[in-house]
Amino acid sequence: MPSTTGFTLWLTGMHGTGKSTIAAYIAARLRQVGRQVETLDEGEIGQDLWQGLGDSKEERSTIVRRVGYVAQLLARNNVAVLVPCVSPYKSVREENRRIIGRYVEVYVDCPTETLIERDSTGKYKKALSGEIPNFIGITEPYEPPTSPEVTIHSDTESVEDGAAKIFQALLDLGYMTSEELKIITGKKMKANPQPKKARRVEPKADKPGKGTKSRPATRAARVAKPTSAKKGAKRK
Ligand SMILES: Nc1ncnc2c1ncn2[C@@H]1O[C@H](COP(=O)(O)OS(=O)(=O)O)[C@@H](OP(=O)(O)O)[C@H]1O
Ligand SMILES: Nc1ncnc2c1ncn2[C@@H]1O[C@H](COP(=O)(O)OP(=O)(O)O)[C@@H](O)[C@H]1O
Repeated sequence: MPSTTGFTLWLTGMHGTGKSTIAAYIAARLRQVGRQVETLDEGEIGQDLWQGLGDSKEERSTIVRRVGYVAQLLARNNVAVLVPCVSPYKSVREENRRIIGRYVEVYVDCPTETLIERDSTGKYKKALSGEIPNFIGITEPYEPPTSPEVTIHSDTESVEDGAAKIFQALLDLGYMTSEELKIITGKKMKANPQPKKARRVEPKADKPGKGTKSRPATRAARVAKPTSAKKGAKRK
């Protein structure tokens, strides 16, 4: 038996890609099998954890480190921690991976054009008009992960498809059991032998293994052009 049953499922991707939606879907199913679950949603915890911090690269990095710190505390106490957080910088995500240990990175990808069309919060419209300056993916780059445990293309995959990939990864990594997943999915799922990312979740094993290929930056890494943009605004 592992000494902890906690883990951190870190969902990174641009605003509106579906991180919170997928996290809510997973959280409900984890609770169904008696797991203790906490969701650290960037949009909800900001008032408490980083009020007053702005949108510079340094400040954003501080925010992601703080969320990582809380995730680590919870995960080591057997909590399944879900973190839907834009977390645009690769180096800070990798720092968190090392610190947190039982860490699963989910890259939620979606073409910027689709995000602009979806724009369920109106933030892209504001970013493109320059009303929100320093917007990740519009005026500031988003750095996609090169070797996430899971990649979800939310423009072509449903929430259920994305969740199925996540559950398979949790099984492969030994963070969930096939009994739990039978209850959740109604199917007998098998762990893939020698999961290719298993080494990467241990604190000392963050270097890419032999044969690990870097993926080129995807569409999400591109930065769209706003009509005008001001620098240096504070996050809401
Ligand atoms: N400048 C900038 N660039 C990119 N993304 C940004 C920016 N400001 C806010 N956001 C994202 O919008 C989501 C909610 O932000 P807020 O903290 O302002 O919350 S709220 O609007 O008051 O609910 C949250 O994203 P999601 O977690 O993806 O929903 C924030 O990361
Ligand atoms: N395949 C999908 N996965 C997740 N969300 C999707 C998908 N297709 C459409 N959506 C929609 O996109 C929006 C994503 O919003 P949200 O989950 O808050 O994104 P984020 O947390 O990444 O900012 C929601 O309105 C959701 O219903």
